[in-house]
Amino acid sequence: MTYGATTVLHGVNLDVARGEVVALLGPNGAGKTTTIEILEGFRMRSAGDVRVLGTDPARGDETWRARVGVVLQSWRDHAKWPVRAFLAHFGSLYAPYSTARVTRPRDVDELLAAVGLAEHGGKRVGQLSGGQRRRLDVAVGIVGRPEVLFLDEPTTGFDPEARQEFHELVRTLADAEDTTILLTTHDLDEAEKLADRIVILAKGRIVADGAPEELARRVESTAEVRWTLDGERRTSATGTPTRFVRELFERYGDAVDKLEVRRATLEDTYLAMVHAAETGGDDAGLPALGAPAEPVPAAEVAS
Ligand SMILES: Nc1ncnc2c1ncn2[C@@H]1O[C@H](COP(=O)(O)OP(=O)(O)OP(=O)(O)O)[C@@H](O)[C@H]1O
Repeated sequence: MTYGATTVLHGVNLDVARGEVVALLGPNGAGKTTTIEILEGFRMRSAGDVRVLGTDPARGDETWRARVGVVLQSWRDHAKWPVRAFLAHFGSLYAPYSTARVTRPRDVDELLAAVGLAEHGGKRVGQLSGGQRRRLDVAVGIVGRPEVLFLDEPTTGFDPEARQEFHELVRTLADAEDTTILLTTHDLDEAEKLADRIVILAKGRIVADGAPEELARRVESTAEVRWTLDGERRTSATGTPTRFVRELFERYGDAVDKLEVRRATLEDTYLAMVHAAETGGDDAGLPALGAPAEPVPAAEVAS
């Protein structure tokens, strides 16, 4: 994908199965919104082949659009509308696309309850707080009972409770209604909790694509061991910290002091992958996804 002479997406190749929840992660400017807008049919790509529900989004008709839900990053104001009336009106646009299998739109009161706005249906949109408006955005995205849902940074401005409720809603949509969900987020914990699969974009390329457990395995493969030996501070990175520490004690016994083992977090791994992509390195020395961790020989302990 190019904007003028600047290429912002390169060879992004992604297949998402029905009912899958995919989190798209990446630093500011990585290309997440551009990717999601191309898939939504809101932005025309400069090259490449794209299909959503079997249709090229650039040519999607009204029937296709009724099957797709969108929660954009920026708020579009409808300040004077009462919340319930606004959702009812918006939902009514989906009624002609109701089928025997998928009833459209959703019942407005059930929807308000699902997004935690049950007590705010009578307020005007302009009277909602920032987080409540974001909940309304989510309600607008799902009022037509979409088969595919795109959410661009949906939880921005959510308090912890709203975040938790949103996570439950997303899992219900995916597990009970088989909704396919692609969301962008900057919250690694959120991605780990919610997604069946995490895709990391950096500089317009996919630098990692796997289940959270696969990423976690990669995280587990590096740990930092710190200790002092004869008062001297030592540090070593190891793929097998338990074995490393056992060998350390076998070799030096009580001379080992102030021992600390720090496992890398998902954030460490994410930052390492993004840094490697941005500086042109291959992978910041991290083992490949799913690769067994390399044991560290005892000889290295002393070095
Ligand atoms: N309309 C536009 N015209 C020109 N360049 C654009 C346009 N929209 C985005 N870009 C550029 O494309 C790149 C990718 O932007 P995009 O908004 O897709 O990133 P993002 O990953 O969603 O970032 P963020 O996390 O900040 O939302 C950036 O370098 C951005 O400056």
